[in-house]
Amino acid sequence: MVVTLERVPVVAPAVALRGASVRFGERTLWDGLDLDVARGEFLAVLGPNGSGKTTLMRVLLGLLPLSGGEVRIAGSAPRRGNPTIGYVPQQKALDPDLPLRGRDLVGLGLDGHRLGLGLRGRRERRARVDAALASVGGTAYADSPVGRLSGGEQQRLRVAQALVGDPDVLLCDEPLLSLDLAHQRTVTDLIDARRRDHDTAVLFVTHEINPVLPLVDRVLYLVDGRFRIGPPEEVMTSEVLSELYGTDVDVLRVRDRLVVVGADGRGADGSSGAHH
Ligand SMILES: Nc1ncnc2c1ncn2[C@@H]1O[C@H](COP(=O)(O)OP(=O)(O)OP(=O)(O)O)[C@@H](O)[C@H]1O
Repeated sequence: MVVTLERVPVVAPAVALRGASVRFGERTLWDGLDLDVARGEFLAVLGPNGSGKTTLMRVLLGLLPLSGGEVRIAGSAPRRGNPTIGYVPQQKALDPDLPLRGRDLVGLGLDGHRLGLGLRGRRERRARVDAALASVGGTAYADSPVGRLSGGEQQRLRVAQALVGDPDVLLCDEPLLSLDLAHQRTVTDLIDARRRDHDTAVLFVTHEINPVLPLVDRVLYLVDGRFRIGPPEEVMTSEVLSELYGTDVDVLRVRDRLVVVGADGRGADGSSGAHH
């Protein structure tokens, strides 16, 4: 009998960190971070203010070198302007007089892509921007000045900008901040659809796990240089968070929401005693 071994393709993780550390002077933000994020995985990055969540995004975007260890993203070392990485920053109001239309903002996400400047390149560019605008329901304001749009509309355009380049990895830094519930839902649905349809890995920094809880595969929870990685049901427990914070923390499940109480008066969201 001839036994043929099925060939299983070896897929490199979307993000791989090995013994990663970041230090600023005497202060170690995190150290010994080992993490593989698989294609299509949704990783929520949680922790109080100053625990290094944004710093992790900066490392992955190639804006800050590690102090120690190794990092790979989408198969290579991080570098600025990597077109296979999409980035959705925090919601910030844009200057009302910014001379950019919706489609210009989205088109910035194609900078770094080699589409060429000829007619074909320009056509493809336009088609991609139109498709990205349509995917976020932004066609109606494609030609409006971005500064005049509502916060929710602006944030949808930022999501379109992050998706227009067909990213392998999507880095999101508190993209829901100051959005109302309906717009939060739109943004999370878009991001979830992207990772399901295209196997895009998502690293999602948030103070508030509940809006994304149904999507989260694993959590990276950072507190004062300590961290835990695992599925929400393993990490979001009174025992684990009390250990991380070094104080009594209660994690309550209220219907389908998690409420974190305690954490030295700052709560798991770093700002209050409770986490809704
Ligand atoms: N270039 C730098 N030099 C010195 N310290 C820095 C530098 N960048 C960040 N830090 C410090 O590192 C810490 C972590 O910052 P970071 O923005 O990553 O935290 P965060 O977890 O995203 O916080 P927040 O929830 O408030 O956004 C902060 O105390 C910050 O002041």
